[in-house]
Amino acid sequence: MSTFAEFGLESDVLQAISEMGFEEATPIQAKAIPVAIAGKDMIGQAQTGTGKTAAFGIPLISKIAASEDRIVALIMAPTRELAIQVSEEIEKLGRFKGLRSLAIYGGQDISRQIRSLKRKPQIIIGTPGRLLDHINRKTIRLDDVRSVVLDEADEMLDMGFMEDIQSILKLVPDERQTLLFSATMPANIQRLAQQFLRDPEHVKVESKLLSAPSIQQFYVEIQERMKFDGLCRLLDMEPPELAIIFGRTKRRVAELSEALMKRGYACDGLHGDLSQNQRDSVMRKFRDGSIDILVATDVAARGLDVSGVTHVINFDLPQDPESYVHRIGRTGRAGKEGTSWSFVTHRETDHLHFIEKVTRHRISKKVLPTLSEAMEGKQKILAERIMDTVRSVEEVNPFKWVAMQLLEQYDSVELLAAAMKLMTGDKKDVNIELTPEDPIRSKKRKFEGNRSGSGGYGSGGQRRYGSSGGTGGSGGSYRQGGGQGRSGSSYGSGGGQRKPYGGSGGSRPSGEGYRDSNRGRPERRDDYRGTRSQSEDFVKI
Ligand SMILES: Nc1ncnc2c1ncn2[C@@H]1O[C@H](COP(=O)(O)OP(=O)(O)OP(=O)(O)O)[C@@H](O)[C@H]1O
Ligand SMILES: [Mg+2]
Repeated sequence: MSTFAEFGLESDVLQAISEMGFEEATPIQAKAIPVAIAGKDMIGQAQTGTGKTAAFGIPLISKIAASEDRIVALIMAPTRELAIQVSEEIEKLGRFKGLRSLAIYGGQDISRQIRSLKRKPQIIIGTPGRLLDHINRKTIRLDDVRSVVLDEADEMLDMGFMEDIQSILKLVPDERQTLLFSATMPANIQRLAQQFLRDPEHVKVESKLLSAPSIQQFYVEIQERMKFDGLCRLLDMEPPELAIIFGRTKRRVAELSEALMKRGYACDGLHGDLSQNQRDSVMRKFRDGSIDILVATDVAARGLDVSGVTHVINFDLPQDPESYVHRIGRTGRAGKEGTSWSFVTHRETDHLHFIEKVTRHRISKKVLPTLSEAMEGKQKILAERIMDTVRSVEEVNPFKWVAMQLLEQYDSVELLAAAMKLMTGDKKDVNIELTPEDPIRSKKRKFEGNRSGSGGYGSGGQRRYGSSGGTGGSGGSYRQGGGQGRSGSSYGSGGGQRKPYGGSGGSRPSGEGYRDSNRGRPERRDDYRGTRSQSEDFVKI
């Protein structure tokens, strides 16, 4: 394991890293930082949650002088939430150097962004569609850009951003460094690499597994119409600290989050039909813990890093194995443990096995808890909560007087049971009906994502990391100091606070990229502009 001082970084950057609570470099950071500092183009691949952002962020920051008053670095990301998050991490890394960075994404008032551009940021982090808008309006010039990063490069390619990226990169001088990062690198990423990278180094943290090994993966076979009740049982039996539930379409996500709210769960939905204000507000609530369940389309599948996510539930299976890897990768991050559950209808079992094959990970079959097991589980947790509260005398004292009065009139067991019933917030009697989704059709295809020696990304002679137990699940973890999240179990960066969510307002401007009005369609992202790959038999928007 390397310390950051070994990379010869300047003290301002080292101080920022240390304030973020990072003590040792993660394996991808240890490999990628020296290559990037040396100025080489690079394709960087490592499992979800292993610190790829800092792996490109640290060298990027190191190369920029605070006196610079032009845009010299450009980072592109496929979704708005990710652009915001990456810009927050870059901001933290560059804080002591006094660097200025700015997130540019669809859905936010463009004139506000234009005003912020007047502060002369050196680093722009943006979604391709909105970046192009600014370029066309001449509010962003890329003539001085020396470093370009494509985060989640395969997703941007897959979703038809190729043309946008081409147009953008044509405006960046050839004398630049280009870095491309993702946890998955399907073979077609070659196309992107050949066009935009010069003699790139493939930096890869070797692992047999595509998904992070710190995630326990389960599936249950379930009928479509039983999914909702099954979900409630699961949530009751195994209450997550924070959970992300993925649904296939915007309509599905809207219906499901509403249904869960009606049943008394603290949740909200995130999908591309919401205004940016709504999306910001949902993310803020999830990050600060005011809701503990986020129901989302694949718009939340890539890159999002929320401390304390213990569970990912695929209410609907994703279309691609890559999506599966990224979705479940929202948990089990930074060496933490996580659990994923996937609901699979009978007709989708083939597709599940295809996902297993590609990701080279067996997904264990489980049966859902019965109603009474779920109830028992829930009651056990209630009892624990009550016992915890009893111990904090000061909190309980104000209620004692009324408690004594009630006890004079009623039986103590009945009173306690009634109080517990109220605590559950249960509204089991609310009738819920979701519009059924069609089963996923397996579209078998050749996949060359993580295969050593195939597709050009194998790094034959490299030392193998994480193939037996992994990204630091047990024992081998890189450390992050200081952090204390919720219930003592989450890692925290930045001195243990959950990341504040820098939200922003504004209505959707005309240049906004996404054009999906069909709420029943699958959603991958919503900064959509480019042409959708015609070979897909499945419409992704
Ligand atoms: N050296 C480190 N030590 C401890 N924690 C770290 C270190 N580097 C990054 N982290 C933390 O690990 C978490 C995951 O990092 P990051 O989001 O960059 O992962 P990623 O590899 O980009 O994942 P994904 O593939 O999902 O995008 C973040 O909370 C980050 O703050
Ligand atoms: Mg990332």
